[in-house]
Amino acid sequence: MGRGEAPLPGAGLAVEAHGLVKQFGNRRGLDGVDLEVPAGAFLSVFGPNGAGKTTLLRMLALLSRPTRGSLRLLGVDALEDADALRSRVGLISHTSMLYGDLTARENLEFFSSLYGAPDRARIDELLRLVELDHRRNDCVRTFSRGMQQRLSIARALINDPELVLLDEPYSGLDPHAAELFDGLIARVRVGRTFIMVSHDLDRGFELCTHALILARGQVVVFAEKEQVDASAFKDLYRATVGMGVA
Ligand SMILES: Nc1ncnc2c1ncn2[C@@H]1O[C@H](COP(=O)(O)OP(=O)(O)OP(=O)(O)O)[C@@H](O)[C@H]1O
Repeated sequence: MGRGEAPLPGAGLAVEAHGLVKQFGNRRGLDGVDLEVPAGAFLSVFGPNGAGKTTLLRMLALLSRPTRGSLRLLGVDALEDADALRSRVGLISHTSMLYGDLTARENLEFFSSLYGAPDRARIDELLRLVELDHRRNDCVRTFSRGMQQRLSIARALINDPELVLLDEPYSGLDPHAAELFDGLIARVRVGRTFIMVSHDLDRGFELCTHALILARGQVVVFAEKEQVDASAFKDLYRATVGMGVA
């Protein structure tokens, strides 16, 4: 279920961040991040533990505000107009954000109701898309990790977001579940901008159109994949992670 082949809304930049700083007491989560992500891109975000990846993703998901800096998402000022943007952004966190005691269908109905009356046709379509139609009436706590991740995708797509954020979506998936998830992402990324935090360098690099390495809250490198040499990029990543900068 892509968004079709029409030009992306507000084609141009999906993310325009300048000088983003996030201060936590005397610690800096982000320390002056500049980033321009074109609409329709797939950005993979890499970096060692504590680099600021989740801090950045939470900011893009409108869950946290920068201490300093400016942020425009989908052409809208995210600091002035966060409410106008919320329905246009979806987050898939590494915690599933699903209710274990509700069925797959009830979970999607609940999240759909946050945006108005539950859209039953869309829920059915999403359950088929993530290949959980046959488990629609089972409680989510009986699902495997891979099934929960697929349902998380359906949850995040319920409001047809233009910008989709994924925080280590592959963690805990076995190779088969990860492959199913690859196929699902390939189907749903069309016509949307994806930003994925990943510790899986090979998979993250394979999927992306743009790649970012963060360390100590700063951009080490941000580049279009076509413009970088893959092995030089991977060496830089390993050197960054190996620095023990967290
Ligand atoms: N709520 C918070 N309060 C205090 N410090 C925080 C908070 N959230 C993040 N930090 C700090 O900000 C820095 C960046 O953390 P963040 O979680 O963004 O890193 P990360 O790159 O996502 O790491 P990981 O790969 O371990 O998930 C770390 O030094 C962390 O301790």
